[in-house]
Amino acid sequence: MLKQAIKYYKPYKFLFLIDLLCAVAVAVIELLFPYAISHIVDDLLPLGKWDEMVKISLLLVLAYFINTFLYMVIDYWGEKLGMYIENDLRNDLFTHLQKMSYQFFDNNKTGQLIAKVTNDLHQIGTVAHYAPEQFLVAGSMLVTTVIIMMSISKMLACLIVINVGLLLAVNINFTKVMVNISRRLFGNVEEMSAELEENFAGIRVVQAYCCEAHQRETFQKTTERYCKRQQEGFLRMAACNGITYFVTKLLPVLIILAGGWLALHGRISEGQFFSFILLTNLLLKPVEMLSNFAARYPKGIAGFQNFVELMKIEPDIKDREDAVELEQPKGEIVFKDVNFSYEEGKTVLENLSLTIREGETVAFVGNSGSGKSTICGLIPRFYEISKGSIHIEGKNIQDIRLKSLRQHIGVVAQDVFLFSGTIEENIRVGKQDASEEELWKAAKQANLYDFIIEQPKGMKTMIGERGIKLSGGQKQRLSIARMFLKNPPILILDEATSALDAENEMEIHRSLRELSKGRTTLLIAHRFSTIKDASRIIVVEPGGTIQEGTHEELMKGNGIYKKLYELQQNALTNDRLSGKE
Ligand SMILES: Nc1ncnc2c1ncn2[C@@H]1O[C@H](COP(=O)(O)OP(=O)(O)OP(=O)(O)O)[C@@H](O)[C@H]1O
Repeated sequence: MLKQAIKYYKPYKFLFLIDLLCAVAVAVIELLFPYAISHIVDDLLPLGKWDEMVKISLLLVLAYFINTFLYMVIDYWGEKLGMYIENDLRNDLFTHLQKMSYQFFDNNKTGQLIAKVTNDLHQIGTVAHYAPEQFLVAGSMLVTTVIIMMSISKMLACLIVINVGLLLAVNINFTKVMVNISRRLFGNVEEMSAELEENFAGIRVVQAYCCEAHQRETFQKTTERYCKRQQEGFLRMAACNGITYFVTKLLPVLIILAGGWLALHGRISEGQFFSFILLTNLLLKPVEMLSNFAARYPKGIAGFQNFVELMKIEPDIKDREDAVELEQPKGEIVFKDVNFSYEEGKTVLENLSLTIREGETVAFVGNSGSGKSTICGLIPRFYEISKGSIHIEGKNIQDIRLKSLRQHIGVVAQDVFLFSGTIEENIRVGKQDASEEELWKAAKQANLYDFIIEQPKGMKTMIGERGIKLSGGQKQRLSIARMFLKNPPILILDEATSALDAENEMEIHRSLRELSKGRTTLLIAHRFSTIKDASRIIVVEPGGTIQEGTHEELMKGNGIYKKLYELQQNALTNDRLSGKE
C-alpha cells in the first residue's frame, strides 16, 4: 500500500518537499520558545539584563512572523498537494473502471461504483496532505523534545516516554478499529447511493405503480443501518478522545509533582524545572497531532484501502501483450465450438459453430432468452467465452486489440443509451472528429434531419438525461445516426428499429439496407417483417443449437421458426380482425 501511495506523490515531489520543509521549519521554530524562557529565567533575570530580554523577545516575534508565513504556505500548497493527489486517484480509478468488462458491471451496482469514486476518495486529500507531514513533524518534535528532556532529567523524561508510548499505542489501535468501521461505513454509503440511483432512475415506475411508501421504507432501513454504523464509530471515538484527554492532562500534573520534587531536592534548577513544564506542554502538541490520526484519518486510510483493492482487480477482458490491429476487415465471422455462460453452471451457448460470410446479412430468430443477443455480444468481446474461439477474417478475436476490434463493429442495441448532452455530442459518439458535413449526412441517413432542423437550437439541442426529452423513435434514430457516422464493416442491429412507427421503420430500413451493402450485418429481430432482407436466417434455440436456412427452407421444416412465424401471423390476423391495425 505504501508503494502505491508513494507513486502518487512522485509527480508533486517539489510541492511535497516545500510542504514538508515548511512543516519541519515551523516545528523547529516552535521549539525556540521554551529555550528562550529557560535562558531568560536562569541567566538574564538574575543579572537584570533587560536589553537582552528585549532582544530575545524581538527575535521571538520575528520567529513567529516567519512561522505565520510558513503556516500559510502549508495551508495553501499542502492543501493543493492533497487535492492533486485526490484528483489523480479519482481519475485513475475512473480509467481503471472503464476497462472493466460487462461482467464486472453486471455484478456491481452503478450507485455503489459512483460512491466508490466520489465518497470513498473524498477524505484522501486531507490524509495525503497532512498525514506524512504530521507524522514527520510530530515524530521529529517528539524525538527532539525527549532528547532535550533527557539532557535535563532522565527520570522525568522516562516518565514522559512511558506515558506517551502508552497513549500512542492506544491511538494506533483505535486508528485500526476506526479504519475498519470507516470501510463498513463506506459500504453503507455505497448501499444508499445504489438505492438512490435506482430509485431516481426508476422514478417513473415508482410513481406509476404508487410504490413510494415501500421504496421509502426500504431506504429508511438503509439509512438506519448507516446511522447505527456511525454510532459504533462515535462510541469508539468518544472512548479514544476520553483516554487521550485524560493522559494529556495527567502528564503536566505528573511532571509538576516529579519535577517539583527534583527541584526541591536540588537535583534540577528552577529554570530547568520551568523549561521542563514548558517542554511537556510542547510535547503535548506532537502527541495530540499523532492522536489526531485516530480522529482525522481513518476515513482517508479506509478510502485508500478500498481504492487499492479496486485497482488490484484486473479487467477480465483485456489486450494480450502481442495483440494485433484488425486492418480493414471485410467482415467474415466464424464461431468454432463456442461455450459461454454468464454465471457458472448456467450454460447459455454450448459448442456453437457458425460461419457468417463477409458482406452477408444474417437474421437471428428465436424464442426470448434463447441467446441471440448473447451471440452478437461475444463478437466485440463484451463477454469472454469459456471454450472455443471466434474469428474475424481468420484472426482469433482474443488476439486482436480490443479497441481495434470494437472500432470495426457497430452496435445498435434495443436499449438505446444516450448521454445527457446535445444531439451533436450524442451523434459524435460514433466519430468524435467527424466534420459538420459528416454529422449532417449521418443525421439525414438516420432520418433525423427534419427533427433536428425543427429544433430552435438544432444540433445543439439538449436532450436531457439519457435522452429523456426525446421520443422512443427519436432516441433510436439518434443511435442509428451514430452508427452511420461510425460506418463499421460489421453491423449488429439488435431490434434496432423496434421503437419506430411503420413509416419511420420503412425509411430507416431503406437506409440500413443501403449501409449494409458490402458489410456483414447481424440482425436480431422479433418481427418477421424486418428479417426479409436477410440472405440467411439463423434460428437460435436454448443452449445455442441453431438451424439455418432461408425463409422458405425453414418453413418447410417443422421447427421453432415455423411455429414462431405462424404465431406471429395469427396474432397479426387477430389484430386485423379486432381492428387494431
Ligand atoms: N448479463 C447477464 N447476466 C446473466 N444472465 C444473462 C445476462 N444477459 C442475458 N442473460 C441470460 O442469458 C440468456 C440469453 O439471453 P439473451 O439476451 O441472449 O437472449 P435473447 O435471445 O437475445 O432474448 P430476447 O429475444 O428476449 O432479447 C437468458 O436466459 C438470459 O436470462
